Amino acid sequence: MPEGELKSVSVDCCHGTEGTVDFMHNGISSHQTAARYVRTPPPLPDSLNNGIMLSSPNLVTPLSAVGSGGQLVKKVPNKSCTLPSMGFSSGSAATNQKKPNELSHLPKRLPVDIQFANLAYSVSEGRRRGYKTILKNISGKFRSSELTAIMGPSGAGKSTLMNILAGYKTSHLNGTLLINGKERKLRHFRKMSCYIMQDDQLMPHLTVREAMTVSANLKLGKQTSSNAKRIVIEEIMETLGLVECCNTRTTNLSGGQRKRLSIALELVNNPPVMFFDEPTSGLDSSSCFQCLSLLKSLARGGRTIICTIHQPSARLFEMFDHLLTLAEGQCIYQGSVQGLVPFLSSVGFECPSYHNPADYVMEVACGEHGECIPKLVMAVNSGKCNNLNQQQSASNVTETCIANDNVKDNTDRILSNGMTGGTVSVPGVTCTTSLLDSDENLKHCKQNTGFPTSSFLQFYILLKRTFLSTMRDQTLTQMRFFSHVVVGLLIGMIYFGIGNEASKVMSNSGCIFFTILFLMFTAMMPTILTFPVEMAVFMREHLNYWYSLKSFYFAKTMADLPFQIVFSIIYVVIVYFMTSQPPEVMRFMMLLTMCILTSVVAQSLGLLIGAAMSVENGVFFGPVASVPILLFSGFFVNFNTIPGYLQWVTYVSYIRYGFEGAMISIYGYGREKLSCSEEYCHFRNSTMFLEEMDMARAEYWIDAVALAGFFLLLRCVAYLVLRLKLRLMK
Ligand SMILES: Nc1ncnc2c1ncn2[C@@H]1O[C@H](COP(=O)(O)OP(=O)(O)OP(=O)(O)O)[C@@H](O)[C@H]1O
Repeated sequence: MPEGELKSVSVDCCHGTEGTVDFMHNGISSHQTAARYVRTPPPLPDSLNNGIMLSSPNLVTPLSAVGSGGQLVKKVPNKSCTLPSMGFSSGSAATNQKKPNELSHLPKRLPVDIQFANLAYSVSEGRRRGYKTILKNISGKFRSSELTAIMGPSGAGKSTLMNILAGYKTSHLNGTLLINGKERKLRHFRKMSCYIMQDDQLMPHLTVREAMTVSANLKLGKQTSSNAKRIVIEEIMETLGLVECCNTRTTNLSGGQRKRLSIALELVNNPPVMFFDEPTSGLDSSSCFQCLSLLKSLARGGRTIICTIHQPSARLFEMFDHLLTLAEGQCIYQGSVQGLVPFLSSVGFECPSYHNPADYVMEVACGEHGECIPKLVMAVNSGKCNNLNQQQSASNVTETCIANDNVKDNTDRILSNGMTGGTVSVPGVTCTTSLLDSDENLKHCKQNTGFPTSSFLQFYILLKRTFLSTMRDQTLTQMRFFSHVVVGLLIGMIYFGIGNEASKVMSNSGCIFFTILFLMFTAMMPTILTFPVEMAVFMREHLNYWYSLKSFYFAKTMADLPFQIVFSIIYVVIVYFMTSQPPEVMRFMMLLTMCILTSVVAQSLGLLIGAAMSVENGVFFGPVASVPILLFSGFFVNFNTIPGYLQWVTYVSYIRYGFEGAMISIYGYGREKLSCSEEYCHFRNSTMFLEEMDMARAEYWIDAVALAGFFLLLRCVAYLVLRLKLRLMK
């Protein structure tokens, strides 16, 4: 945007003393009063450019009138007016009639209220210790169109409560959880909610637009045309200020941009409930403000926005509509932000003037003002904060009722019209983006609990994404490619022309063993290093109901195969011809097959290690676990030399099968006598050499089947580990 452009529009629709401007909401003009244009400095790269910053008139202290980047922002009441959701008012004064950016093309959804009563949660600490209670009798209600904060000291149970509400923790849970007054149906609820984690897990090698496209393809399904998906993507990117970086890879995004992209990816199907785990962590104060502004705008769009937050500044604290404060797993306050100070005061804790109420309540919760938690819990349980909140909101009752009536009228109208597409104006609380999901709601909540797309489509989309991502991954692909070429040439030079020389069969077997060893490590180690990142992305997307584990896993398996095959071919071609192995197509193909099988087995082992443990543990465990596998491969020590009680280990050494199969490929199947450049060559007959290596009776096909079996087994175990991980999260 050009410097000095008129950008922000502040609206006061309740104190209609100023000019008038019409905002187009979904094609229907909604009359707003009091437009004011504010000259702003050029936006920061991260600027959300929210045209309108909103705040409650009932806040403890007024919301700062200075928005992010210095633009003036005028307060408007919380609920009584229709607001352009996250609209950037772009253009100059002359274009002030321009329709602000809105999320008008998203699927339609009904607002969702979450009510919970007497939630108690405990975790098992082993048989001896029994159960540890983490949450005790937490009750409350999180409403649509409100930005709710769950606050409390570290270990108070914030994340646990949010995980329970989001449906990620379900075992050892007592209490009632209602969604719009009805019992929560977990699968259905998970489909209409999303959880945005603290560490924004993104596919590092995809651009913003590519990531958005994958999200739209997976979350909107086939019933939405590609054109409609494109419009949704453009609209969200524009609204969230991601257009500038749409071709930037996610690994290069700033913290604020990553957070916005995480939100954008989930917004594609317009979930009415959004959970955020510490959305401001790791952001500077300006980005924190922008981030919360965005969340507030999302809430004003009719969504239920719930986030955990540690210790917000006064400026951020005031942006929340609703607050639930926890201490030691108990609720010590619940209600509006502006009700906090009066509540604390009523229990005998006076928040000093000019003191951030958020800081003060944290001090109280941490016990810095004496043993107070039982007192506060009692006050909450006796309904004290409810009473105070009711008194405080009494003045707003009339306008809230009007707003709610509007929502109801509008919802009824949409339902009775059977409106399935186009634009919808929802005056009042729900604003522009609280749209109805045509599939779920218009057909009176048909309980479609599956994923938005078929398993095959999920597989196809993920296959393409994994393939693209692997292609761009320097560790996984580019470095591996060069290492195969360089090491292939090096080995070719070291063992140059020895393949048909009887006096050098031991050296040649070393060359074959090194080939297997090299392909094993280059397949296993990059997977150990990179899979945990992919897995974190998978966890986020799977838990947000994008696709199934099966589709992800099949796609991962299939996308990896071409790379393993190509790298093995590159290396084997170089080494085979430089070292003058027998010029027979069959032997070449047999050796190549062994090399490919060994590398896919090693990669599967890497996948299992990556799935089961962290990168740090994996890079230690992978090579260490490979030592016995190599030791019992038949190269260092013959089978008959190994003590009987240890011989079984050779059967679980997959390298043994790879090495044996490779040796048979070169020296088996009645190879003609080798040439001898010395006076006497003991191993001119290659069968003698195989006998010396205890491989004369080995069968190539058994080695190939054994490796294929290892591949399937390791892939299945890795799959089960992933399943177990998902289950343990509950
Ligand atoms: N699986 C578990 N086993 C034992 N204790 C647990 C388990 N999960 C959580 N806890 C305990 O429950 C308490 C609440 O944890 P939770 O992560 O919800 O806290 P929090 O308020 O989100 O903390 P923070 O702000 O530091 O993230 C902590 O004392 C934690 O140690």
